[in-house]
This record gives sequence, structure tokens and C-alpha cells, in this order.
Amino acid sequence: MVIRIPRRMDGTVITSPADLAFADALARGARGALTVDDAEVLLGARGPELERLLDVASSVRDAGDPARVITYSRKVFLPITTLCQDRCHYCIFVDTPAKLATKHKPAYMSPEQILTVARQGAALGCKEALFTLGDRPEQRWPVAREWLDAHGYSSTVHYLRDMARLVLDETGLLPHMNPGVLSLEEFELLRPVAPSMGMMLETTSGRLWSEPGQVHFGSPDKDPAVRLEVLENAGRARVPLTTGILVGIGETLRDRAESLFAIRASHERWGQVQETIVQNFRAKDATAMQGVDDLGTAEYAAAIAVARLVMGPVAVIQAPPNLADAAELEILVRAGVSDWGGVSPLTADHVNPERPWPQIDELARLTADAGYTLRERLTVHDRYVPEWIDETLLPAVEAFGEAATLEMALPRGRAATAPLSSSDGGRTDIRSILELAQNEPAALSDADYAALFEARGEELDALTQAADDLRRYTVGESVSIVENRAVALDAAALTLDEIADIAIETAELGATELCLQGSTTLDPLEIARAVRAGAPSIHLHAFRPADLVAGAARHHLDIDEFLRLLVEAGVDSIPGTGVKLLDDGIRMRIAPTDLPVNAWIRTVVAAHGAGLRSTSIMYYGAGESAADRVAHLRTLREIQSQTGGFTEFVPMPFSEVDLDTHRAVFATSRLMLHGSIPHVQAPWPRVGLETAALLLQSGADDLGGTLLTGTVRPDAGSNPGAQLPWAEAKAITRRLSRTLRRRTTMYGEPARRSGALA
Ligand SMILES: O=c1nc2n(C[C@H](O)[C@H](O)[C@H](O)CO)c3cc(O)ccc3cc-2c(=O)[nH]1
Ligand SMILES: C[C@H]1O[C@@H](n2cnc3c(N)ncnc32)[C@H](O)[C@@H]1O
Ligand code: MET
Ligand code: SF4
Repeated sequence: MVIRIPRRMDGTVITSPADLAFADALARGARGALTVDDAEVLLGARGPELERLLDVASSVRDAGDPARVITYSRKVFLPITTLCQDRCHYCIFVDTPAKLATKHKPAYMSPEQILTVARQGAALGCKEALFTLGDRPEQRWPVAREWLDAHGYSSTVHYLRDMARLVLDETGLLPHMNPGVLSLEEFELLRPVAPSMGMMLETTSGRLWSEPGQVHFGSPDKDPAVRLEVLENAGRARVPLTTGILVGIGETLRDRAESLFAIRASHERWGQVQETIVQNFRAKDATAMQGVDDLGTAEYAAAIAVARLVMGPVAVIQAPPNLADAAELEILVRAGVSDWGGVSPLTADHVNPERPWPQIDELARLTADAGYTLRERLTVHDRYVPEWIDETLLPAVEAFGEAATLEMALPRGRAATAPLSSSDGGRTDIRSILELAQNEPAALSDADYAALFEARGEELDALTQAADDLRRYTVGESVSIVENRAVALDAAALTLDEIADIAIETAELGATELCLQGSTTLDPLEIARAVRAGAPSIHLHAFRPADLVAGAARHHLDIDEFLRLLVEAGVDSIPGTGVKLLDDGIRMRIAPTDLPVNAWIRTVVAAHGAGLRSTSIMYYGAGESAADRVAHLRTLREIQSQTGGFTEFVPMPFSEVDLDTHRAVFATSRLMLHGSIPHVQAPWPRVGLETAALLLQSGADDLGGTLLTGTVRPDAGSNPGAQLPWAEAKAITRRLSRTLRRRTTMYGEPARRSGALA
């Protein structure tokens, strides 16, 4: 690398003392001779100086890997306990026993719950089982101690070891564990069941730990001296360790620099650091840190770049791709990232539940846009295999073969090879059906699901409990909601101008989505263009399959061509409504003007093919049988397996039904759609807020839209007058000890931070 005489962007030579200190620091960084003082200076870089820092970090990174590969691990997240003896002020993962009780949540995930998630992950091509848990909860909470005693375990770490072995034996997934502080003996105990482990050093700041009011005050496992010793223990036990810093929790730039140097020093002694994570703090509601700003992009990029310069060209520097916005990933790559860590196609990031994982192909595209190639890796990095792997574990690691063939490799366990098959029919005992569902919720027979739809009394309680657990361990504890306005096009004769005004007002109110449905004499293409002209960035969720068929006919186009024009005109996704149950007999009886079932299916498949994702629904309480419901859900699963286009499933009552019917429908749907349609929505305008709250405890995880009314043609609302104020939604989720999360139509996080570098 060429070190230039430091000049400003305009070419003038830099001469001020601060400029010179920066230029010197950068020059030492480029040749691997950074001091702690230098690192501190560079961490403060902004504007043109930051640009230069990123350039140097990029070239250091590329020197270590001319092939320009960025890796990730496909994983499932297993939060085996959320009890913890610590109380970090930024953490939303942790529960107290009282909170557990309001959520009806067990102290520890059961072996069946763990296996259910692991098996489904294996079937989706995951190769890592990430066990992330609270630190030694038994030292603080009697409920944890009692649970362990009752199950014959002397400590959480012993339970962790058995569960890791279970997952390994049954699914072939490789355990990576993140249980906090571990002694040398504990590392040795876990070594035969996990090829890699992890613990974030987070920070060496003693002040954050010892001063009342700081984030780590009252958390014994966050004493920097204790944490540094964990890095040493991993080295002594020869365990490949993922560690890193947590940035933006009140530490100074000096602390940040010293933390990185501490990681390097330990790695120089043992060689155990397989990966250094630079994780940005994300403020969480209902924590002491909720008012604190998330880390700015520039400060974050500088931290990554300095980590790259401290750790050197061949080190693996990880930034979690879900903690930045898609538009920011390129800057992180420029800063020297070489790994995206674990990404899950099935489970939420339970530590940052408001931040969904990117789709893996989306991540591949963004990585390619930044000039790098995305490649899958195992939880343990290649350079530690075979030397650092316990010999009893080596066959499991080597079963995946060479890294180059990883995308094709499947875990060797049963789940990956056996397709989800129907179990024997004919069971009527709900308990034994649920026992089976504990293992493979999506693999029951039609007769079993039909029986679940009819469950009542204690059996229904057990069913909703199973659905609630499954919801928790896949999509997590947050309840999502989209800020939107919904307009019924057939309820009010609107002009194109009025539609444009509605779009403008909806965007001004801060909503991210405008939903339009119902038959109309207007041209859908013109409607879409009017919305786009008024509100260029609002998500337009519009036109049911029936409206699409009518629109195509009006233009004498086939459906595919019409959909293409519609996308061009600005439609982003469609409501998968205008159907009750996918059965023509039922349709003829209750909704003869709905599209014939085949036409509905063909149109939805075509829309998904055109890139328009959709919701999916089912009406119940329409005189249908339990078998009719099962058939409907099977059809949705089948469509989903072809297109992947459904974002969510919304069961809707057709008539007044009792609470038990609501609960059974939601809970059975959650089980039956497991691994297919991730989100189940409680339609509060139809069932009321009280029932919606109950359904959120029966498998649902989403509240749909806020349905703002607005002042332009308020009479045109799909449910006039029925808006859900944020505070009210919040009150419901608080009562359930869950958090409310604002989402986009596609279940992403709405943009908040500006991506500016300055
Ligand atoms: O899903 C997550 N994975 C986390 N991981 C897993 C990581 O993304 C990778 O899956 C593993 O490091 C595999 O190498 C961690 C692993 C550690 O060892 C230490 C800390 C973390 C932190 C997270 C996290 O916050 N969320
Ligand atoms: C799993 C890891 O996630 C980190 N962690 C915990 N809470 C947050 C938060 N609010 N934002 C970012 N990272 C967090 C901790 O450092 C832990 O080790
Ligand atoms: N409790 C552990 C730690 O803080 C594991 C991750 S936090 C959910 O290190
Ligand atoms: S961050 Fe880890 S140690 Fe801290 S409270 Fe959360 S679970 Fe416990």
C-alpha cells in the first residue's frame, strides 16, 4: 500500500497538529503498528477523515483475502432460558420470574421445544444451533434452581451440555453456545458438544460496571476482569471463540480502543479468537436505555474500521446484518467487515427482536453490490478444523464436507432427509396429538389437525399453550403492527384526486402503508399512478385477486401482463382477500360472487410471480367443518411452498363465534403453518381489542394495521372510525409483557436513522 503525503480533499497539505496526529495514526494503522492512542484518534473520525479510514481498512481487509468473500452461518436461535443473574440496562432478552409468569413461559425451553425448532431449521438448511441464554440464573432465582433440581441438573451449563448433545445427535446441527461467563472447567465440559462458543467481551470499561446508573451496574458477569478471564479460559481449553465489543453503551472512545486491544492481546496468547464482532447498541423500549440514541452510522463504521486495523488483515470481523439498514451494509463492508455472523431463515434474533434478518438472497445481493461474494460457513471457522475440534465431535463437523460444497450440504440428522410427512390418522386424544405436535407441529395428519380445531376445555388450554410457545421460539416476543390507512374503494365513490390526497395525507401522518381494496369503476393502473404521484414512497398494498382479474379484463390483457403494468404503476403488494375458504361448495353457499377457487389461486400465484407478495386469510364460523379448515390451510401451504409470497395469515370470523373457537382456530393455524407462513395476525377491528389480546396468546404475533382515519374522506375507511391509537396497542402488549414493534408491510423495520456519513 502506498502512503501518501496527507492532503485535504482540495489537495492542500494537512498541517494542523490534529490533522497530523490523524494522518500518523492512519499510516501506522495501515502497516499494522497502531497504538491505543492512535485507535482512539481514529475512532473519532468523521467526514473526509472517515472516508480515508474506511479506504485504509478496506485495503487491509482485501490484503488478507484477495478472493473478497464475506461469510455467514445459517442458524437457528435457541433461547433456552431468558432468566439471568445479571440485569444489563440495554437488554430486552432477559426476563424476571414475575415476567415469565405473565407470559406463561417456562423457566427453560423443554427438550421437545428445542428439538422442534432445531429440526425445522435443519429442514431449512441451517447448520448452526445458536444457544443464547441468560448467565447462571440459578444463582439469583429460586425458580431456576428448582427447575434444574426437578430435572436432575446441577447447573444451567449442565442442561446446556445435554441439550447441545441432543440437538447434535438428532439433527446434525452444530451447536454454538453463548451462555455468558464460563470457567475453564465449564469450557472443557462443553467442548465435546460444541465446535465453537462465544462471549462478547462488550467493553473493558470498569466505570460502566462499578458506577450506579451505568449499564453494567449490578451485573456480576459484566465485571471486565471476569470477562477478560473468560477469553483466557477459552484459549486454555482450545475452544474457538467468537467475541467482540458492544458499541454505544456509554463507553468512551478510549474504552473502545482498549477493549479491542484486550481482545488482540488474548488472541496473541492463545489464537482462540475466531471472530471479532463489532455490535452496535440498539435502544430497546422499556429498558433504562430506551431514551438513548442508537449508534450513528459514521461512529459505527469507524469502530469497525479500527477493529479491522487492530485485529489485522486475516482476522474475521463480524457485523450483524440485521442491526444495520440495508443501505448501510455497503459502508460496513467498506469499513472492513468479512463476516455477517449467523442469519436465520426460521427464528427471530431474540436479542434484537425488532430487527428481522435479511433474506439470505437479499444479503447475497447487497454483498455483491458492495463488490464481495457471500459464502456460507459453519459456526466454527475452517482454520480451526480439525486441530481444535474435540475428536468425538469431528465426524459431525466433517459431515458437512468442504466449505465450497456447503450450500448443498444438509445436516445428517433425520429431519433434513425425512420430508415432513403426515403421521398416522385416527387419533382422537388431544394430549397425544399435542405430544406429537411438540416434535413436529407441521407434520400431523389431517384428522389430527381437525381434532385440534375442535379442542375445548383443558385440552384447548394445552393447545393454545403449545401454539404460544411455538410462536415465542420462532418469531419471538414482540408484537408487530403497521401504521397504515385502509380505504374501501367500493364503499365510497372516490375520485383520483381524492385518492391522491388520501395518499399524501397518509404519508404526512407518518404511516408507511396505504391499503386499497374493493371493486371500483376506476382503473387500477390510474389509481396506482395517482397514489405514486402523491406519495412516492408510501407502500401501496392494493387490489384483491378479484380486482386484479377485473382490471386485466378491462385492459384486455392477460393477468401476467396486467400485473407487470401494475407493478410499474407503483403497486407494492396485494391483499390476499376476497375469498372465504378455498372450497367452491362453500363459496356457492356463502359468497357466490367471490372468484372461483381456481381463479383465486391462479391469480395469487401470478401476483407472487410478478413480485407482489400478499397476505393470506381464512374465514371461520361460516358453517364450515374442521376438515374444510384443514384443507384450506393445506392449500395455502402448497401455494407458499411454490411461491414463498405470503407474508402472513389472518383468520377472520365470518359470524359471531365463541372465544374457544377463536382460540382453537388461531392455535391450530400457528402449528399447521409452522415453517411455511411465519406471521399470524389478530384482526382487531373484527374481533375487538380484548379478544385480539387473547389471540396474541394463542399463536398470533401481529396486530395488522393502525387504520388511521385521516380527514380526507374519512367515510371511505374500510372500518370507519376504527383506528387503533399507538398508546392503546402499547397498553395491550404491556399487559402481556410483550413489546410492540412498528413494522413495514413486509415485516421489516421502518427507516429511522439517516444513512449519512457526516
Ligand atoms: O442472532 C444473534 N447471534 C449472535 N451471535 C451468533 C453469531 O451471529 C454467529 O451465529 C456465531 O458467532 C457463529 O460464529 C453471537 C455469538 C457470540 O458468540 C457472541 C455474541 C453473539 C451475538 C448475537 C446476537 O446478538 N444475535
Ligand atoms: C448476544 C449479545 O447481544 C448483545 N446485546 C444485548 N442487548 C443488546 C442491544 N440492546 N443492542 C445490541 N446488542 C445487544 C450483548 O452483547 C450480548 O452478548
Ligand atoms: N447472557 C450472555 C451475555 O450477556 C449471553 C448473551 S445476552 C442474551 O454474554
Ligand atoms: S445481556 Fe446477557 S447477561 Fe446481560 S441481562 Fe441480558 S442475558 Fe443477562
